[in-house]
Amino acid sequence: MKLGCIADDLTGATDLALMLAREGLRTIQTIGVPRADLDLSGADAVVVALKSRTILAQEAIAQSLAAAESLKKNGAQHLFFKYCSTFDSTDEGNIGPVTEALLAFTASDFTFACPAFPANGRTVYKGHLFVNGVPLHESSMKDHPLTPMRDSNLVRVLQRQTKLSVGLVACEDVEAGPDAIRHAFAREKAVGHQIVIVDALNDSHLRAIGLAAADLPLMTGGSGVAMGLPAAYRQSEGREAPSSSTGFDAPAGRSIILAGSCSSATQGQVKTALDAGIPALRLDPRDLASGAMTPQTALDWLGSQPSQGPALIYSTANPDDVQAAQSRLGRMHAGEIVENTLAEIAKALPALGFTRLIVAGGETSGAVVNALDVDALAIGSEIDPGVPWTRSLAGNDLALALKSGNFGTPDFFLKAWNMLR
Ligand SMILES: Nc1ncnc2c1ncn2[C@@H]1O[C@H](COP(=O)(O)OP(=O)(O)O)[C@@H](O)[C@H]1O
Ligand SMILES: O=C(O)[C@@H](O)C(=O)COP(=O)(O)O
Repeated sequence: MKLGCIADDLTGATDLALMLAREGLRTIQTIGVPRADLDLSGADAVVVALKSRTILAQEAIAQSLAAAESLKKNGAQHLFFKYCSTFDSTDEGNIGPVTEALLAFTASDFTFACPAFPANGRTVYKGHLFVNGVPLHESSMKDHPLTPMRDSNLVRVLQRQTKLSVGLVACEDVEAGPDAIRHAFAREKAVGHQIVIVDALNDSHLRAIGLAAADLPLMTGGSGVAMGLPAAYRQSEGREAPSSSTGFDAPAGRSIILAGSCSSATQGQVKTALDAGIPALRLDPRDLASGAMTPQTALDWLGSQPSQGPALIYSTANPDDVQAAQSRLGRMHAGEIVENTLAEIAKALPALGFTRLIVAGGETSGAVVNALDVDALAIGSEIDPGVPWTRSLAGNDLALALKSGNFGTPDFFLKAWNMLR
C-alpha cells in the first residue's frame, strides 16, 4: 500500500477516497480502524474514516494513532491526515493535536497543511482560506453548529491549536512549481517551522504540491491536495489512470435521504427536494428532547409513504433555528440528539427494504453508517465534486452517498438516483 489515510469524518473520507480513485489509485475506505480480517492487500490506498473532528483532542489522537498503526501494519508507506476543506476545528483542535501526534508517529519533523479544493470553491491565498471567494470567517461556516469558523488566517488558526511552529508557503512559490515548493519547504524548515500552510488557487497548484510532497512521511489537508499524489505514485510504477464511469450498480430496494447537515448547500438541497414534492419529515431537536418525536414516530411515518421514489427525513435548519435549539439544549447535546435519532432510524432501514441511501453531513454520516453495520466501502461514480456513490463491501448490501454538508448542486437529492443501475 502506497498511501494510508486517516480522515476525521466520514464524508471527508469518501471525498478523499473519490479523489484518489479518480486519479488512479485502487482505493478502499474503511469505517473506523480496519478489522484485522479485512483483506487490504489489493489496495494502493486505504482511507480510514474516523469520527474525530469534534471529540476531545486526546481521544482524537488515540483514534488517529490506532488508525496509523493499523495502516502501517498493512504496509502504508506514507500517511495522509484528511480534514475539512473549510478547516473545521476549534482552538482546542483537532487538526493541530492530531498532526503533532502523527508527526511523532512517523518520526518526522515537517509537514504541510493545505485544505484548498478549488473545484468546490475553497482556495488559500497568503494563508487565508476563501469559500467561493468569501473569507472563511464571513462565509456560512461562521454559523456551523459544531465548529463555527471565525478566523480566515490559517496560520493563526493552526498556531492556536499546536505548540509546533506554523509557517507559510505562499502562492509565488507554489506557482513556480514542484522544485520551488520543495525549496520553500526546506527554507521554512530551516527557520524552525514544523508545519507550513500552503497556498493553492487552482488544480495545477494542487498537482504541483502533490508532486513536491509525495515523499513526505506525513501529509495533511483536504482532498484537493491529494490530487497530485496518485500521479506521483503511479509514475514510479508506470501505471495509467483508469477511465471514469458514469453509472453505478446498486442493490435493488427503496431509497431514502437522511439530512442532519445545517450547512447552506444542504439547506438549498432540502428546499429543492421539498419544492419537488419529495415526501418529507422534519426533526426538531427540541421535539426529540421532549419525546414529542421519537425514532419510532419517524419510522411509522416512513411506513405510510409510497414505496416508489425517495423519502426525506431532515433536521436541517437555518442558523436562527439552530441557535434556538442550542440555547435550550446546549450545542453538543442538540447535535447528539439529532445524530442518535437518525442512527436509530437508520438501524431499522435494511429490514424495511431501504438499500439506497443519501446521507447529508459528516457527523451525521458517521452516526448513520456506524448504526448500519458497514465496515468498508468500494468507491463508485462521482455525483458532484467530492461526493461519490459507494457500495458496502460486507454486511448489509447498501448503496450509500455520503454528502459533505456544503457539497453538491441544489438538485443533488433529485439527480443522484439517476446514476444508479
Ligand atoms: N436543527 C438542528 N439544531 C441543532 N443542531 C443540529 C440540527 N440539525 C442537525 N444538527 C447537528 O449539527 C451537526 C451537523 O454536522 P454535520 O452532520 O457534520 O453536517 P455538516 O457536514 O454540514 O458539517 C450534527 O451534529 C447534527 O446532529
Ligand atoms: O473537505 C471537505 O470539505 C469535506 O470532505 C469534508 O470534510 C466535509 O465535512 P462536512 O461538511 O462535515 O460533511
